[in-house]
Amino acid sequence: MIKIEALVKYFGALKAVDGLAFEVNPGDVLGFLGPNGAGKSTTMKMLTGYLHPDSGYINVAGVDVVQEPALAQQHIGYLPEGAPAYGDMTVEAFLRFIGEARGMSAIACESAIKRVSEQVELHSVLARPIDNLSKGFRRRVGLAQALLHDPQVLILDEPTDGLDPNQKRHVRELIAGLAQDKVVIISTHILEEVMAVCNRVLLIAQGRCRFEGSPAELEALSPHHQAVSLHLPDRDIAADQAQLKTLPDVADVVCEQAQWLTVLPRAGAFVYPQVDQWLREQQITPQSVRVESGRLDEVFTTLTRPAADDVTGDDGQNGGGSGVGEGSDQPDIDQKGIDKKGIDKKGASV
Ligand SMILES: Nc1ncnc2c1ncn2[C@@H]1O[C@H](COP(=O)(O)OP(=O)(O)OP(=O)(O)O)[C@@H](O)[C@H]1O
Repeated sequence: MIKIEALVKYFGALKAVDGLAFEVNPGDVLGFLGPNGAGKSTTMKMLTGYLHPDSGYINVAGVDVVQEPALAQQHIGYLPEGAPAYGDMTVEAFLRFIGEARGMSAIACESAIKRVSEQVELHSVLARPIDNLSKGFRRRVGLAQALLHDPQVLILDEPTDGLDPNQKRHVRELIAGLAQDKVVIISTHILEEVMAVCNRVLLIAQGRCRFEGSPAELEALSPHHQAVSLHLPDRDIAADQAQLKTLPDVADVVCEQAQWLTVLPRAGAFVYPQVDQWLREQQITPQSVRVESGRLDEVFTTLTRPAADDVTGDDGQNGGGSGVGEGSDQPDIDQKGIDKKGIDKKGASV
């Protein structure tokens, strides 16, 4: 449905998008992730035909976007960041205006407004000015305009940014429903969003792909994937830490808060049985035991850290230098190793 090959975009000397290639197929909800300045919006603008690439190929629903942007746009619904709309118009007038601007006949427009009002539950506010609506409803109006021409591809830029937890949940439920018969791309830097609604992740930094795979595979790159945390009040934590470090599949044992130990497994290992056996042998009953699925924020930081050989001349917002392994008590990770695994092995554990 969407195919991008060797996509490149320069702004002056800055290579904002650097050889991106990916495909999105029906049924996919792709989370397009990256730090500020990574090149997400630039890629979305090229994908939607609003920005010309310097080189590369983009095909949406069988249409070459560079050659025929207007035709490609008929297959694409786009919710820009912040969901801009004309606030003094009523919802219905705004949707009619958008329909007419897209060349729909009056009859087609009325039936499309009826359809999208049902899809995103806008009935109750159709006659109200957009400025008077809550943020959640305004976001739904944005979704409705993106859906008006019933596109096969839906591109959503930060769709739940600024919404309260209830509104977020509702918009995510709507997106999950829409994804049943559309390809959806969500551009975001909200990690929980990716876990909540996406079945695939493309993580970029400095215009390049740093990871492609499922959210679970991304999580599995975390040193905390399958880590076991134990709450051991009234114990000699330093002594327990030293003993736990000797278990065969343990990479490290860290004390992240008082009387808690976190046992980090070696790459790919499931360390819980060994920890459980050690607890039995020592006749220790911990007050609490947790097994973690992984910490996306630490993976995000590590994968988006600029590589040593990167001199891109960007605005300095691409990734950061702080995070895992930098003076923290977490195990250090070889940057090139995690990048290579992230890209080449699509989710192999670090
Ligand atoms: N029109 C432009 N002229 C010059 N530089 C630009 C232009 N648009 C984007 N850039 C630069 O290109 C790089 C990528 O920007 P882009 O907006 O695509 O990043 P992003 O991942 O969408 O970031 P954010 O999450 O902050 O929206 C940044 O360094 C940005 O400053």
